[in-house]
Amino acid sequence: MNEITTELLDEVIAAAKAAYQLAYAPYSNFHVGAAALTANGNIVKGCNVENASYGLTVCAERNCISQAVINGEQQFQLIVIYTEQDKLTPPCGACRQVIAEFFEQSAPVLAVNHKNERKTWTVQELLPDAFTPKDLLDL
Ligand SMILES: O=c1ccn([C@H]2C[C@H](O)[C@@H](CO)O2)c(=O)[nH]1
Ligand SMILES: [Zn+2]
Repeated sequence: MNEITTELLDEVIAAAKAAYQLAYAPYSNFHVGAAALTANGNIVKGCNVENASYGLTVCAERNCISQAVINGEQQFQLIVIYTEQDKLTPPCGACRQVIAEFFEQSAPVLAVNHKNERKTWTVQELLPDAFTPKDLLDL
């Protein structure tokens, strides 16, 4: 995998910001955008989509990953989570599990906010000893 240039990272962050604008979050009013860079170098987006039946809400990160899979992409280089909160937003537990399904343990997960503050974790840091395809398949 090639090194991710600053310019490319800025493009992924811009995509997460664009996705943020599309968030459907009338109940929490907590809007989230996500964008992932696929192994093929494409950028895919997702936003959170809430529901009147609150538990059916799907986070930006999971919608982003599903969007990639629908486009035929199942491998990723990184994912960005964008919010306009003073605190940086980490992925929830459900999203950590879904990220662990498709990303290498060393892949970066980057939180960014409107002040351009940033925090990066690896997938391994977010979900150590994850239950992943290796535990079910002959990999
Ligand atoms: O990393 C996160 C954290 C929360 N949410 C969404 C779920 C819900 O719509 C709202 C508040 O939890 O934010 C995300 O999309 N991603
Ligand atoms: Zn989540």
